[in-house]
Amino acid sequence: MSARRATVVLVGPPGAGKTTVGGELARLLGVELLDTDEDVERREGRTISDIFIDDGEAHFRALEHAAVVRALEAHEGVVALGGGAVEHPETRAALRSVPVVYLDVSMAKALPRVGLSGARPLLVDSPRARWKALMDARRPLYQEVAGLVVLTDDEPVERLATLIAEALERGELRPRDET
Ligand SMILES: Nc1ncnc2c1ncn2[C@@H]1O[C@H](COP(=O)(O)OP(=O)(O)OP(=O)(O)O)[C@@H](O)[C@H]1O
Ligand SMILES: O=C(O)C1=C[C@@H](O)[C@@H](O)[C@H](O)C1
Ligand SMILES: [Mg+2]
Repeated sequence: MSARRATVVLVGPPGAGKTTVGGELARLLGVELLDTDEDVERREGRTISDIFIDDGEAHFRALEHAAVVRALEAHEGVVALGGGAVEHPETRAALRSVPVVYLDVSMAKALPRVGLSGARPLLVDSPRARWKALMDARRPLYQEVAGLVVLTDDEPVERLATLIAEALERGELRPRDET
């Protein structure tokens, strides 16, 4: 049985542009974008912020992992992950079978992009200190799962999407399992 597989998966911290670049990349490739944050919210019928408040981060991570597995198995298109999805070891293992791009961003660019809205509950208090702590823990995880790292600080969304589409077309972006 040949399983359906995501075309490419975008990982990286909040504000890197996973959702925005993912949308443009999907348009270029003529496929759909599936954003696991949106999938979790739609299925739960409540915001991520409310899930964190009502049930805690661990519960959100379990819902997020299930959303990633569903997306990798059934969505033949672009998949944008939530910023912390790579913290789940089984998510990192599942990412071995698909091409993964790490969209990176500096704190100076990311915090103005995300603002301080409740949509990113982990950054609401002391955003600079929280950002640094999250990135110290996650940078190696993003690097572990990705076949390509793209810094998004100074490039427009359209250029970033084109760069990733071209890497895919040239066959430069292979699943880790196949390299
Ligand atoms: N390359 C870019 N240049 C300028 N602004 C950008 C760029 N990429 C994204 N943005 C802007 O930054 C904001 C955050 O982008 P986006 O929601 O795509 O990030 P994300 O990586 O999906 O974050 P999260 O992990 O919180 O879901 C949006 O307002 C978007 O328009
Ligand atoms: O960085 C994180 O841990 C998060 C990022 C967002 O995409 C959401 O998944 C949620 O706010 C948690
Ligand atoms: Mg997003």
